[in-house]
Amino acid sequence: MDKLIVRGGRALDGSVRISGAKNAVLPIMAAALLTDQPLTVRGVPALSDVRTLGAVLSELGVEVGPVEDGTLRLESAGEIGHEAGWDFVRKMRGSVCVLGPLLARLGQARVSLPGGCVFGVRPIDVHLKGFEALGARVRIDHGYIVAEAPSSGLRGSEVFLGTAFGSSVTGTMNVMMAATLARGTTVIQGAACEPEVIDLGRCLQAMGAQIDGLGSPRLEISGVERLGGAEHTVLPDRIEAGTYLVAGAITGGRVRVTGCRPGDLSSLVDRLKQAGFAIERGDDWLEVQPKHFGFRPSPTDCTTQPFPGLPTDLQAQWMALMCRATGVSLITERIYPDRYMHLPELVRMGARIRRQEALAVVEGTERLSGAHVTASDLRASAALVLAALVADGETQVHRVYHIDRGYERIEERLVALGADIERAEDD
Ligand SMILES: CC(=O)N[C@H]1[C@@H](OP(=O)(O)OP(=O)(O)OC[C@H]2O[C@@H](n3ccc(=O)[nH]c3=O)[C@H](O)[C@@H]2O)O[C@H](CO)[C@@H](O)[C@@H]1O
Ligand SMILES: C=C(OP(=O)(O)O)C(=O)O
Repeated sequence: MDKLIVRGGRALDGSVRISGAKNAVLPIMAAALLTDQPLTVRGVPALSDVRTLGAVLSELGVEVGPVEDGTLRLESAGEIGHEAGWDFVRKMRGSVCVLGPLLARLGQARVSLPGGCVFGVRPIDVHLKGFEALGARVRIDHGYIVAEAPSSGLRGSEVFLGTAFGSSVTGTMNVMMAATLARGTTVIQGAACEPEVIDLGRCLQAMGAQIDGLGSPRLEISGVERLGGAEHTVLPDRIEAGTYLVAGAITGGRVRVTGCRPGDLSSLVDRLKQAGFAIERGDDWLEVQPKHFGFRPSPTDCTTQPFPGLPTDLQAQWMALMCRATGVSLITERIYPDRYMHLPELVRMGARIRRQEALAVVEGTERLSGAHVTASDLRASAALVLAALVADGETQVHRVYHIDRGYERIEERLVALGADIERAEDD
């Protein structure tokens, strides 16, 4: 197991190119199960989640090529199995996205309940409700989701996929994929509008799927007999881009993220401006700069929300930034009220944070100090690295395998921006 050793105090300066989005590439890879023709995916990031899903798909019988120059070829021409076991599926959330395609293509699926970041309950009732609406029988059995389509196949229907906190991203993706091969028309109300859902939809359209309403909460999917192969380039990762912008901001440096889509980051840009940072933008880049040397952010509240609101996947990073603010900020986590595993670790570094249920009260401080901290999940790890960049002395972030799930070569990229950070084997 690796750790990251960070010696804080350097202002970052430079530009970093953003990779393809983890949360889009995973369902897109799963979509290869929907056709016996090759699917070529470009802009594939070198992440452990991509390798893990590759292993899940390989076990199912998909030919998964190596990733070369960010291009991955997947082909499900041979016999495809319907079981995805605990070994790999437990490592990541995105693997749940094989359910919809397996059900649509084979009429049956037995898939382990997924893993991924652990920050409280992460239900999948919405996925199952969607499959049931398409006529499938679904049950949980010994830690597995077991789903069976009627002998005549899935049939289109209308289903509401909203949740108490918005809508389910992977739930929408799963049901959308299942519906592409169902008989008749499916209407999904309360669909997630995240850019990654749209990206998957565009890939499915390129494969021949009939989907209307992408980006809106109402999707209409007319089932087709079969889907074909396609080539698709994955959209840039807005969470990776946001993390590097906050890295620049927290160090009082100047960081430009390139190859991104500024429109996907409007909520973060709004918060950064509110906190007093200067933001410049081009068609495919964003740059953050402090107002002056030694600048500390103004306290700035945030509430996580479905797109286009501030993503829950940037909440931990925002909290790290507010630990350095000149006053008190309120953070409200509305998507996952318990997503605060980074909080006690930031406190180890001298942060002043109190929490009551979904609300965290962050009192900014001039000085954070390096410490041993433990990464509990992907974005919590990122937040600890960001805090370490500005802390006095050395921080050791343990259990960083989480960070490799979602950030490609993070320490190399930070070093290129001027950070003092290295990876080492943990004891
Ligand atoms: C692989 C992937 O794409 N992961 C992302 C995806 O996770 P994931 O798709 O698992 O998250 P969801 O969008 O499903 O969850 C959003 C909200 O809906 C609730 N809910 C969800 C499903 C369900 O069946 N019932 C239910 O009530 C959840 O408790 C949560 O409050 O979206 C999250 C919210 O943007 C992100 O943090 C994750 O990075
Ligand atoms: C929560 C995340 O991932 P996952 O859903 O795969 O656990 C994330 O990307 O921040």
